[in-house]
Amino acid sequence: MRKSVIAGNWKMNKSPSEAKVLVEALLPLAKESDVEVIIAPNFVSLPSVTAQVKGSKIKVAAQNMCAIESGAVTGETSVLMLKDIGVEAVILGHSERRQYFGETNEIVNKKIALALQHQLIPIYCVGETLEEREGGKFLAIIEQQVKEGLHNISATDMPKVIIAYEPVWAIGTGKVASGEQAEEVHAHIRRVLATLYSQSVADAVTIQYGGSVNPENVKELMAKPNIDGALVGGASLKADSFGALINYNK
Ligand SMILES: O=C[C@H](O)COP(=O)(O)O
Repeated sequence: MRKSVIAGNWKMNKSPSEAKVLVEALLPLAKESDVEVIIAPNFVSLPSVTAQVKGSKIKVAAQNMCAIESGAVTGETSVLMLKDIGVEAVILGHSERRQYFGETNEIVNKKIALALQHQLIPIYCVGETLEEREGGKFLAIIEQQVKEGLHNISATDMPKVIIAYEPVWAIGTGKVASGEQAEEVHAHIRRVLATLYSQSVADAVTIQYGGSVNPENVKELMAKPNIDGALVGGASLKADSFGALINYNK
């Protein structure tokens, strides 16, 4: 049985002192939750947040990492540094990284492999733009992102990967995909995984939905058979809304 995972991507929000206040409020709410809870603060807050959540059920993710372990790469952060401070997961291939920093499926594939090599959970983001959806080719685009991003990832490692389907047109826009729209893509991703690996590997992979998820729409999404969690942006920045999300089933 695959696990349900709800993750909060704080993006470039919350200073370390603001992060401390938010985590303080989240700790008791996460204790009541029966899904896996991940928060992804900005890099400068990672050391203090990992220390603050130690021993709790909250896991900490980074929002990116370098495709190589170490070296002369100004401004980048190594998987070894993330591991050293207790980070357990990393968001990779987010559409904002693809759009503003030119990340490609090939680069993200290297990062996913490196994360797995160091026992960091990769949260691999895929999703189509509005133009791609309206052009009707969105399933093919997502299939390509899945195949190229997961190139050479073994069947043994694959169940450790979380895939996040985030339609770009739904991110930060308030336009959530309907349960049916999201389920269609999630089922397709699982079919692609079954073809690449096997049905049992495909069945073991957690696939999150992301894009304007909030406490009002989470139940409809989570009720779908292939939706196993959420990657939440805006609604993860407040304790009451993220607390409601991680306890959506209460
Ligand atoms: O990583 C999270 C997503 O980009 C979703 O952001 P949002 O919930 O603000 O739409």
